Amino acid sequence: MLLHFTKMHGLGNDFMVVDLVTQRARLEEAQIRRLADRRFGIGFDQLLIVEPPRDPDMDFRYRIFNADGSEVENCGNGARCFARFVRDQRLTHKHEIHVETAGGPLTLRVEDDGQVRVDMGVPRFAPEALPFDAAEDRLRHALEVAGERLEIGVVSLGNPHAVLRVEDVDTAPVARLGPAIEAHPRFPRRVNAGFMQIVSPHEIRLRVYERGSGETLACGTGACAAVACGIRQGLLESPVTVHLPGGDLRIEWAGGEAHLTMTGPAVRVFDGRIVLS
Ligand SMILES: N[C@H](CCC[C@H](N)C(=O)O)C(=O)O
Repeated sequence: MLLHFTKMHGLGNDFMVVDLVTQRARLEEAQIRRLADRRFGIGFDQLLIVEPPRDPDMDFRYRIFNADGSEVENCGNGARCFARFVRDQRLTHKHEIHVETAGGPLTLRVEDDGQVRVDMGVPRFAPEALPFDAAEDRLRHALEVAGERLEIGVVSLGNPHAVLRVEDVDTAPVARLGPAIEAHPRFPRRVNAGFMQIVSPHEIRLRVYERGSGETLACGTGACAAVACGIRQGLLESPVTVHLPGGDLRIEWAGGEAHLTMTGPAVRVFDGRIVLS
């Protein structure tokens, strides 16, 4: 069958976006992995699916699959592209779009300047929210990884994140420690690993080794996770500019039970069609 899709990115974190409101398709895990391949397929970090909502109060259901085919709870850069896509495709004319995800509800707002602002909900630090195997909620947890004892922050934005503070992201051992943290047995559903360099109370540099996709040029939920951990540890103050290899995001969070928001770009690259075997 023929499937129409749109290739998009948020700061170089790239997506295949598929409208399953006006199309019908069933994508199996093996097909997703093949489509994600940058030589044998289309190539993407995540596949984003637009579906009709299950909850009548929501506008859409937003499903996310990593390049390894795993379905996950949230994708921040993807949420901004989702908002641009559903408006460009005239699936909605709203400026404020309510979507349901496996990680909870998101509110997406397309700003007049073309940036998209996402209400990411409340960051959850309790280990069971990730899940993470720990006796109690702490500001920092000790984690034995690859023969080293790391001090990490843990937080859920619907999806799980471990945040490690480093002196310099350019020399951070992302390729070595990223996979070891991602697959650490204390994270039963694996984890995204963020490497955060603090530039000032309102500015960080960040690299993220993403669960199911490897290091990406940007990670929206990873930026939210790093800022939430930094603010909670008293190292950062809202708003925070996050410098990722692919560009900058603005994160705002007043702490506690306040909702955290992320603002950044969403870019449409090309439309395509593919014959699914
Ligand atoms: N790899 C993530 C999903 C995509 C997150 C990232 N692309 C973002 O922008 O938040 C996970 O397995 O939870």
